[in-house]
Amino acid sequence: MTEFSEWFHNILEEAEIIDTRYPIKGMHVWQPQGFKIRKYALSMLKEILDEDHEEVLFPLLIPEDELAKEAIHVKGFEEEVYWITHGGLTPLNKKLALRPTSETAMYPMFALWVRSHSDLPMKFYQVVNTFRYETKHTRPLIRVREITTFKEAHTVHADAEGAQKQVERAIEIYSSFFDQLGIPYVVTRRPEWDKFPGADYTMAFDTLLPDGKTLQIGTVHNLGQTFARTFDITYETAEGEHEYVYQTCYGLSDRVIASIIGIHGDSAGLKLPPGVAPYQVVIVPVLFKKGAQEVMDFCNQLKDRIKKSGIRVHLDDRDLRAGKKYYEWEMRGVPIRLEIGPRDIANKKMVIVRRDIMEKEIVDYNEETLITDLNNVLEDIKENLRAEAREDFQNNIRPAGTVEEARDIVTNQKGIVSFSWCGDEECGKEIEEYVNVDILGVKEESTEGKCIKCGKESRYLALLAKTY
Ligand SMILES: Nc1ncnc2c1ncn2[C@@H]1O[C@H](COS(=O)(=O)NC(=O)[C@@H](N)CS)[C@@H](O)[C@H]1O
Repeated sequence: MTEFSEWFHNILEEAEIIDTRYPIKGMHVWQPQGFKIRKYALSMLKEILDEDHEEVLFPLLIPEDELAKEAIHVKGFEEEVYWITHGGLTPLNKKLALRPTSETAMYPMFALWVRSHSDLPMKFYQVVNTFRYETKHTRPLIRVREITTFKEAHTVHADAEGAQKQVERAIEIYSSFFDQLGIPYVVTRRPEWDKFPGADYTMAFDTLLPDGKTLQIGTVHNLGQTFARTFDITYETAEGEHEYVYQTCYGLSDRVIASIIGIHGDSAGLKLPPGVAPYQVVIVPVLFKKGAQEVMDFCNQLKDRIKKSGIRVHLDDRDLRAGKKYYEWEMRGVPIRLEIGPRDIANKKMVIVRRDIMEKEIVDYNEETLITDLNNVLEDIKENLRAEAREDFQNNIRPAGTVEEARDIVTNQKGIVSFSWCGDEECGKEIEEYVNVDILGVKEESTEGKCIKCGKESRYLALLAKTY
């Protein structure tokens, strides 16, 4: 959808997710509706992380000399770092950076915390705002200058195998989180020239937005011993030796919320996975002159019962035409709408409308099974959203046997292209140049076919796409 960008900006405003009128480019205000969606998404993520990570909170500011310690890392961020130079009217004798990410804030402290092998492994995470002076086109939730929902995990291990296992564990964590949100993704190993500054290698999660461009929604970095050597993070082995630790870090951001909105949304507005929906059920009483009070009494009791079950429910008793209410709650993506009129009460029926399939269904109103029925429908909606998004995603991954074919697909159908690659950097750069896209990375080793650029033996099955 070429007008996807317009749709996206409109729905952020109409559904009151964020207010982009804040007077700093790339920095926005979370409004109550959006803040709730963000809150529920984060509580889903924390529930997974808290199984085997400790949550911490580090200062926002990083001393210039700490940030500069890791040469490759600081090179990678030098154009994006915001600096603090004054405390009030007093110039600071040492500039302070607003964290673009927290390696150089955390690792001097890790050097103090890590003493013996028995302290390892350590697995921390924090959910903070980070700041990056993005010079490319900023977009709300997608490419911002204040990343408000930056979940960064940082782990410390005694050996390379521990770090490798943690990379695999982080990929499981992200997979399960995105699966719960119904966000489809591919995982690739980023090319050497596109890995995180200072990492040995980067694994990345990419999803696809309706305009056919991919969005990097999460990354997992194996940092090896690079930062350990820079920040002197060592531990005493059982034999009394001192060894440098091995580290990983993995992050995701506001882009997760952008994906929920962009991928599940449709022309009627938001379509929220129940797990993050501020309201999961909205009750709309259908009122006529006759029997209005009876309907309201019934709806209030119904609301109380549903609320007590833990389902997030809202009774819309505003004095508005029912159709206006239907439009609003569909636009806000409420998974289930119940419409209750006098006849329904008399016939012990209720009308249920599922936001995912947008069909009215008349069902029995059964006191005993009501809550179970609603939870089953919510679960069904969650699975249906996930299946629909996955199907659409898979249909937008197309193979290309030549660079011409790859360019044709990217130009006309957009989406992701899979291709055979010899793995040679020169070749990779020429493919990016010719097709005018980014190589997302390597999906798996594969000797199938010939490299689409040089014709040599293929080493990898790789993916490329137009990206955000
Ligand atoms: N300007 C931005 N706006 C929104 N999200 C961003 C922005 N820059 C990066 N991200 C998201 O943040 C994730 C982590 O950023 S990162 O640079 O790849 N990795 C790190 O910073 C590591 N320290 C892992 S915590 C990225 O995968 C991407 O999804």
